[in-house]
Amino acid sequence: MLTIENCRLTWPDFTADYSLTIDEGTLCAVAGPSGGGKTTLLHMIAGFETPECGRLTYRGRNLLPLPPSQRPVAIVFQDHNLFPHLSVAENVALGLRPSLRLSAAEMTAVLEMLDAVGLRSYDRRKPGDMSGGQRQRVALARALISGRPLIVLDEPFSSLDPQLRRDMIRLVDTLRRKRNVTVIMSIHTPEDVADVAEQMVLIIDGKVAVNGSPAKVVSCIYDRGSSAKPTS
Ligand SMILES: Nc1ncnc2c1ncn2[C@@H]1O[C@H](COP(=O)(O)OP(=O)(O)OP(=O)(O)O)[C@@H](O)[C@H]1O
Repeated sequence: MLTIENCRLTWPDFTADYSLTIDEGTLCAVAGPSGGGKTTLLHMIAGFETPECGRLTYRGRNLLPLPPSQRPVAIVFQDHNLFPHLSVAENVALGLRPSLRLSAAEMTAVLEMLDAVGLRSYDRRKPGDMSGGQRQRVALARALISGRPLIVLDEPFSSLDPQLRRDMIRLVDTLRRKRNVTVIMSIHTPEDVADVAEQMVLIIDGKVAVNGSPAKVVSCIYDRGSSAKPTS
């Protein structure tokens, strides 16, 4: 279980104070209006933001002293952060071995991972020669191959058209079940994940305003009106 207790971050114009628990193996969607604090929450879990106070634990272990590289977390950033000079296979391999000195078994694992995201025949391409959806799949493959039990996705698919976005969410759902990982994913369109997420949280003004089933959170969003609606 991931436990976040009163983790507070303060900037001149924004204060966040997060409390939340996420069960092992869950797909937890993080929704909320723009500027509400979704990315800040995900960056804090991954170790790119440090709260001034509070507790952040995974399986009972305190994550706060750990740098991102030592946390049990792999993150896919909004811009997917691929290296343009490396091939697709090398970009994925970075998630397994940052030195890129791969054994034969590791190279096979990279190709199998590319197969799982539907990009086996793209292994030698450069990210610049691929579509936005394909690049997102490369970034997803790199996160999954790391073997880390928590996968954090920061609005990974918001630039894709609605059908492709839903296809990608289904792919995430299939792969997280196969690999038994916990996924925490911020989203702009809560309806997209309503049938695959076990948990949804609505973040407003740096706080968890609603936490529960997607049906509960989606209905709260509509009850609250525009103040809770995600904006693109
Ligand atoms: N490093 C920082 N320094 C100062 N303010 C920051 C910093 N990072 C985030 N903020 C502020 O924190 C607030 C929350 O930002 P955040 O990116 O977490 O929101 P979000 O819900 O992810 O928004 P969006 O949906 O638009 O991506 C914003 O007001 C933002 O300006």
